Amino acid sequence: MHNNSSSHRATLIDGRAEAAVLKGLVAHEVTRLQARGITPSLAVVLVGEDPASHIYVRNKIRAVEAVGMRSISYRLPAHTPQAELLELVSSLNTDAAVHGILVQLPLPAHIDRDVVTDAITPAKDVDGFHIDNAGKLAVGREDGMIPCTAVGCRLLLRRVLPDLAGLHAVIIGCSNIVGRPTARLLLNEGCTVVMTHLQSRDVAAEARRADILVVAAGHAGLVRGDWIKPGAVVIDVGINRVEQHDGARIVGDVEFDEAVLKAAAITPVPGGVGPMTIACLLWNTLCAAQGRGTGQLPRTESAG
Ligand SMILES: Nc1nc2c(c(=O)[nH]1)N[C@@H](CN(C=O)c1ccc(C(=O)N[C@@H](CCC(=O)O)C(=O)O)cc1)CN2
Repeated sequence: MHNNSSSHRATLIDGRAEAAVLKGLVAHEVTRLQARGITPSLAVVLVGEDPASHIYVRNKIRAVEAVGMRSISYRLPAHTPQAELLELVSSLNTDAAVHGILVQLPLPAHIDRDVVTDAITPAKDVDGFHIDNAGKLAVGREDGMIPCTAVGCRLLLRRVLPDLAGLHAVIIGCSNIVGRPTARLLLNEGCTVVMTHLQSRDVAAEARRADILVVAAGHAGLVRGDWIKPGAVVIDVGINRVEQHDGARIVGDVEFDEAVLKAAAITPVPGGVGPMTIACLLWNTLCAAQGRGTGQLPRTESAG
């Protein structure tokens, strides 16, 4: 995918449309499960008052219910002791009516995120953060639960690049939620993967070599147009709230107006990766209710 014309504008990869297709597929499978007396159920645990987390959790619960699944919501105060949260997780682990468990991140500072995620039964870990699930993915296995945003990034990429094998992928940001699992998935697809992070010497130079650039740095406008190889596909995972004279706006980690003139295809923010994160959570919850890991998502008809 290469275009040198000065009037060139990248194709927009529509995450909302792709998410709608996936949600439709999940809703269909939920109906089939319900005919067998099983209603997939997701327990959502939110600790504290982080305003963005409240919005994400509300959106997740709405999405769960819209596809006919059951949601069970737990809202705990910020001062909840870790031991109390672990007790709740333990009771959800043994509750046969609960198929998936999600603890919204970030957690308050006094709670050890790894201890909590590792307390969730791996088969119910719809976030794919448990060390057993992360370990499976790290050795190239996709039979565990795989983190939702990473799965969403791969689906969006496949929409514009049906064969990823041999492509040079550069990931900016190495979080366990996004950067690392996305790198593993792209490696599984046959990409040559470079992971960059805060200590990387020249991130811009790495980015300029990328056929696929995945940006999950949490830094508004970090990636400028001249970081992008003409014809690259850019997946912007960043969600940053910036104040402007006319109010707050959500922007990504990529300077969109510059990138759109260089890339072959790009995800917008909002409306790109974010909606896919929620749709893939529904898919993972369905898989948990079916007693299997995330696995390969079926190739759906084009959303647009
Ligand atoms: N337990 C988890 N915690 C967190 C995760 C996660 O996958 N599991 N990811 C992020 C937040 N997140 C989901 O929880 C999330 C973030 C953003 C969106 C989204 O749809 N964004 C919209 C814009 C939203 C806005 O306007 O504020 C978009 O991009 O279009 C969905 C999910 C951290 N925590």
